Amino acid sequence: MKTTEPLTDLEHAPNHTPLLDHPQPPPATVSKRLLIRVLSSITFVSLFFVSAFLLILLNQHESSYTDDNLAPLDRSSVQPSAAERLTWERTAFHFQPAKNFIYDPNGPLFHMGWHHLFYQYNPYAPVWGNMSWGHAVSKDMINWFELPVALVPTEWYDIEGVLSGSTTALPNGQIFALYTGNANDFSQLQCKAVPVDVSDPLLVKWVKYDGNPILYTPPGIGLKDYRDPSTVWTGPDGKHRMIMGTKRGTTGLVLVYHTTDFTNYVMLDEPLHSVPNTDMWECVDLFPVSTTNDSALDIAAYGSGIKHVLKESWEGHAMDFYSIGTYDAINDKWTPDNPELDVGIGLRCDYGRFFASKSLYDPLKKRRVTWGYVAESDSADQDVSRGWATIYNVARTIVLDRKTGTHLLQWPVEELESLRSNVREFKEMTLEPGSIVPLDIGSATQLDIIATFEVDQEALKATSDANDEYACTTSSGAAERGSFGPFGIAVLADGTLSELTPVYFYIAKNTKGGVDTHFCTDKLRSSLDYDSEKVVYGSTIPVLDGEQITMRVLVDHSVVEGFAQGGRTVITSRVYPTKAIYEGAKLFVFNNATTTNVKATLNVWQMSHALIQPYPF
Ligand SMILES: OC[C@H]1O[C@@](CO)(OC[C@@]2(O[C@H]3O[C@H](CO)[C@@H](O)[C@H](O)[C@H]3O)O[C@H](CO)[C@@H](O)[C@@H]2O)[C@@H](O)[C@@H]1O
Repeated sequence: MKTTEPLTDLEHAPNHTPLLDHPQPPPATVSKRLLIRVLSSITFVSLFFVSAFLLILLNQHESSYTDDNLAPLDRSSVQPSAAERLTWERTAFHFQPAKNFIYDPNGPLFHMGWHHLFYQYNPYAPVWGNMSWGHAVSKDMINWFELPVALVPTEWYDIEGVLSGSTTALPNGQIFALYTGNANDFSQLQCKAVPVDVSDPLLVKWVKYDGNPILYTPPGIGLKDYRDPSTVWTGPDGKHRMIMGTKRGTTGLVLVYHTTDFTNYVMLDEPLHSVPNTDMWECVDLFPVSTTNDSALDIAAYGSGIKHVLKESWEGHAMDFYSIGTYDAINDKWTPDNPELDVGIGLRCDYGRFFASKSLYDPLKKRRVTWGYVAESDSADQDVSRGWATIYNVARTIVLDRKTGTHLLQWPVEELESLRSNVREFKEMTLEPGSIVPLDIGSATQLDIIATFEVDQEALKATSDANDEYACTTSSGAAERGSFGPFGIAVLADGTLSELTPVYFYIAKNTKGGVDTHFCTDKLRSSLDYDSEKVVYGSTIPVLDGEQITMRVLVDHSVVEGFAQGGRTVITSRVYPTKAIYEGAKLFVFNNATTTNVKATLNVWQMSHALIQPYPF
């Protein structure tokens, strides 16, 4: 197996050449185009013979870096039709129903051996509307059975939508859902529903409580700023609690309710927590994390060795923020460990597309798992053409990053690895400054990649090249070069690099003598299609002494999930290449730094399809 041998036309790129910054195609493509012009000016017969000759040449060229078993037909020079593109964009191992529109994950629940996922769903069209609770079950959170829609808008109090909420399973076996009803006047009212038969492992049928709504908007809160009730949990004092997000003015806050019967809820005078200038908090989540080990805790866990994470989703901005702090159950108050990293102003769950997340405690494997929705980033017209819109991330476990104490670690559930096959290993590839090297992996549209990078630490210490200003989001992406970055991988790239999505690190020495590491995903050239979002996502990421610089990247057609440093920082992106699809998709490793060599070691697995299908009743 080849490891470090690059594509002929990109081979041995001279140092300091901004390889990732050339809008013009590399030499091989220019010569192909010239040949095509020549071909078009000669007779049909010679066209036939010359084309045949060219095809042979191209095949020889491609066979030097593709695996015939995995990529039997090279179509990288063939422009797929619009219909082929849309078909290709559907993911293989990310949760999405057969058709139409999904949105917030609602009420994940473990019941009688099944993980239940409910979700905001429009059963009729691939756009927001008719919001209902879709329902799916899984044994492993990777393969899913779709069930009939659980709750649909039928009553005056939810006729404009059965909006987001949660489920609760009580120790006595009772199960109920709390959700926000979008009423006939669009005010947001809280409602309850229960499964018709709790002895049904699938919980197929649900019925709304006939006393709905159970909560009206409290004074001082906007009628449309009051939604997404949480799971109910029992505090150490035996009182049952529920929380909801809202805002007063531009202050985002969490309301706390107590209940004795799980139907009537009394709001406390004081919020659990509030942060000025953070606006409406949607889909709030409060959950415990252990400070002593990686075992997750049930929502009611309380006491020493426990921190509580507060998460909110920033209305209208598609960003989920979290903060780690202490929950005082006696006074129902939550306090952040670091006010500078408070909810809504500090750390994000994901620096790309990931919103309205909701976590679940999995009692089987004692882990907390989270899902958010990953919206499309192209146009609504495309959604209609595809017939579906929005997917979920691969279920992620969440634990406290006990090394930093400041971050969470999010990581794809281990069950995902059952889809892996055909690993390719690339060991200690030395990447010179300005180099980009194709990896001989065959098909490159469904991948699980783990990559570690070594940078010369002595050179880093010695450099006087300091840059406090660097930020992924304001940079020019992987084309912007410094002494120690960017370096990483380029996924869903075509052979000529006219389309590519680099996922990379950029290390910058700061003026205080320290070093800042940035983890970024560059979508500036992900697609030649004009209507795609052109951004660079990312954030700084702590890299502790003695840690390797490492990333895991999941590639699944139109989604790229990047996890740096074991999931300390996560970036999820939607990408819509036009050429880098089907057999046209390639994987590269690159170092676009100006002065420093980087050593890269990669394991790349092919990923098969998860099964997502209707339940076979
Ligand atoms: O599906 C409703 C749940 O989704 C959440 C968070 O994602 O709220 C989104 C919200 O906005 C949607 O509806 C708007 C139309 O009213 C539409 O313009 C927007 O693009 C959609 O995201 O849904 C409610 C109700 O409409 C609105 O107040 C929110 O901004 C969650 O909070 C809801 O439960």
